Amino acid sequence: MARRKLVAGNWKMHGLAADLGEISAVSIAAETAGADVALCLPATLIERAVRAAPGFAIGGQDVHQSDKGAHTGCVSAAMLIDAGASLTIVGHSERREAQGESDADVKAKAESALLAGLSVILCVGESDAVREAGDAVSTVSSQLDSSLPRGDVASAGVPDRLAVAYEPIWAIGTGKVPSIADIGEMHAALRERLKAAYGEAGEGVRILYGGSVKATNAAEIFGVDDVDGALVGGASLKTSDFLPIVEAAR
Ligand SMILES: O=C[C@H](O)COP(=O)(O)O
Repeated sequence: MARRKLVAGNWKMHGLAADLGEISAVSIAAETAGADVALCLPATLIERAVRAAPGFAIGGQDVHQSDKGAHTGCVSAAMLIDAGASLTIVGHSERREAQGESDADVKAKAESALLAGLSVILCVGESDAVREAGDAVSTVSSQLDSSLPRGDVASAGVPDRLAVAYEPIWAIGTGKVPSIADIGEMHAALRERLKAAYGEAGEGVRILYGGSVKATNAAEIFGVDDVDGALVGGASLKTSDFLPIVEAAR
């Protein structure tokens, strides 16, 4: 099945008002790109980025599962939408590890975001030790099964508003990338899990690859079956690094 690719940048804890020019430049290039393009920014930048790049897809990097309440430092889906965001990442490994987020938390966050009207990029991925033990596919498949929003919540957003990002933890920011065969094996397995969860609608959910994607490896990665785009960290911070990746996604 042909799926339009999605290239999303994740700025993580980078970005100040001085960087808004980078966002505008990406948004202009995105108008004629052969793929969907988005930038997931620190919450502090979202509203200004939306003003600087009207119509361009700006997202958050996390969302709380509750609508509101006594959750110091957290941001709800309604708040992201209020700031102008149209999507959010959930379940990034940096949050699963540093904030102790469980699959159940990630599932609740994805459901809350979808119900509020956001698109969701749901991240899964294995550690180096799991890969070395030969358990990557079974571990990540089970992580996805436990993290996916339940079918009745997802139904309105599947396949259009839900994407999965496979990000091997050991490949994030390291310059290491799995072999093309390993990426293909994992994405095929995740496609099967999506179809098991959502039936034929699971065919339309985009599965992104993330972890040391660069201009030099993007085209080869995008050529793998069931790789429907990328979640890009470090190489999304500068337009000159990011746009060649967008260009490769046709
Ligand atoms: O969310 C993005 C990923 O963690 C990948 O980061 P990276 O491209 O810097 O390896």
